[in-house]
Amino acid sequence: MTHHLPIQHALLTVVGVAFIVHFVFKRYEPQRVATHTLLLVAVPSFLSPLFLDRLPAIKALPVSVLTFWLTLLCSIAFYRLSPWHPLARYPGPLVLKLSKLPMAWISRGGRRHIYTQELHRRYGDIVRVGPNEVSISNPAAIHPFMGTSGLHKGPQWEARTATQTVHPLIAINDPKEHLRRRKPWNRALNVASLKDLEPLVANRAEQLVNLLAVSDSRRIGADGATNLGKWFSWFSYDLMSDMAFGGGSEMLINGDEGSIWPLLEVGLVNSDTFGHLPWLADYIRTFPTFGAKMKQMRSFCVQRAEERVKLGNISRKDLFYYLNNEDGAEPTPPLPEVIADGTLAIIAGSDTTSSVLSSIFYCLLTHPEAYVRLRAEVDSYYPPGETALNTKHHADMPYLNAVINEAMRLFPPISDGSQRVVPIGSGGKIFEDSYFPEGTITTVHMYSIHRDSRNFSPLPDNFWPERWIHAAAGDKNGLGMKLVLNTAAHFPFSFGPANCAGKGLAMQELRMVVSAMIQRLDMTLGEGFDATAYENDMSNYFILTRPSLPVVVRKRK
Ligand code: HEM
Repeated sequence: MTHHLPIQHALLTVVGVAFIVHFVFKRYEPQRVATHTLLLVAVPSFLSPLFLDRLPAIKALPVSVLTFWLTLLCSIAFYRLSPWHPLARYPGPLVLKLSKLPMAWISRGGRRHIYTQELHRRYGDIVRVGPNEVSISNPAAIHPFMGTSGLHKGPQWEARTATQTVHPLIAINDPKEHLRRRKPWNRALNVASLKDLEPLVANRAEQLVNLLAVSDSRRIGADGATNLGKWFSWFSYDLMSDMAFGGGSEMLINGDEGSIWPLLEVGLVNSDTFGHLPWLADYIRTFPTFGAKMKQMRSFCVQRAEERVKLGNISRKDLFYYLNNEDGAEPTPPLPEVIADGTLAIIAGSDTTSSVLSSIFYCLLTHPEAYVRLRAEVDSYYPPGETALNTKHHADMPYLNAVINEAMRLFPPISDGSQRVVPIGSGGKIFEDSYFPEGTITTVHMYSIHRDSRNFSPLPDNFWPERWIHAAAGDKNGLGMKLVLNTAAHFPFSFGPANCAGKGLAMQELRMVVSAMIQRLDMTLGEGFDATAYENDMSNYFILTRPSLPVVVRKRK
């Protein structure tokens, strides 16, 4: 008599194996395509013969695979929603506790910063925004999470940088290695080096103002307005090319002939989505069509970096001079390292600065009283005959710096902040009365903190540079209302040893361009400009994009 395995036994075996596979995923977090295929496809297929006694071969395979996957999904969902999950005590929407896919989808729409701010308003200062991830909107977390004894960089860069053989500085999560790679950046952008870089910035700023001052029919619409945002993109790209690659780009003159900005922007949308799904890294490496736009962007940047390497030691001390250790301060780094960081310079250095410049002029042009006040300050520091490109007064100009701070408070280019992770082997992280176990991904949410009335009040959502002036004067109640300005809650360049390496350069650029434009140009918004539409169109793909900013520009009389 032949023995037939009851179908219940076959089903129970498959369910049991699915539980074991869940355990393997939870414990070891396998990342390779081959391991995924083995665990998710080969294992249930291998179990399908158990059903052959009761089912035809054509049905045995789907029954085995579906039972396996359904069990696995239910087991994962049950665990993630259960009170035994280590992040169970943190509130958040159900769908985000279940999977990172919904947040990847929200990011694709470019509104993650607004969505996360709404989550904080609804759920409080600590919100669970992923199965294993929290967002924090308490500025007291900035120091312990991002400072010297803070956490390591999070996994958001895994898939984003999957096309590179070597991680760029921003993606390095081992603090020792990060420190080593950060050294040339610090040498390149310290106070003394910034002095060397000053003429490069001044030349490009001068060129920008000169070109804006002449009416160029190719770039002006029928209403006489030009898109200022585009000019800032061209300016910052040309400048970063000068800095990082010894020149080679003339967008200010030729426009974006090679459609480089659209390429960078589409690449950023994809890489922002992939940032939520680090396990996709190996898929991107394995399948050529996966992340194709990102790869196109990457190879364009790599090509630029390789061209600069071929030039060898040029006399000017640009950023590359230091990245390539041409100053001889350290051993020459391997070429892929230099290329990875040169590529980072293009994205980190150009998109961010042009985003802030657009925001500054959007704020000034929609607040004419601030524009007039800034112009008076520029004129008083730089009377006729003196160029505002000279940096000698920039750091001391209170209103100029208040305008820049305020624009970056409202529209920080990296609005969602930079992710960190509680290191494995650290025993976890305690913050106030909260505990975050090893492996918890955290983000101190910049946009929420910058617009929170507990940190900036009154009118946290309004452009009001005067708040910085009053606060600096210690004038907390003189306005007939309580003024709150928590400088520790303003961190557009992030915080700690892995903060923005280009902060000094960025501030130099912003102060120079704004002062020179205000000194030499008259600007008004194009007819029919809709400020609400402008803000609604500001999308965030890790870096805040710039909608069209039509401005009528004339040489100042
Ligand atoms: C207003 C303009 C800019 C803003 C608001 C800005 C902001 C930021 C932020 C928030 C980060 C993330 C830091 C972290 O992970 O904690 C960052 C990283 C970085 N930025 Fe900037 N950035 C600006 C301009 C620049 C410029 C001009 C450069 C020069 C090339 C630059 C180079 C870098 C580099 C190299 C990193 C990686 C730092 C590291 O991981 O150690 N940035 N930036």
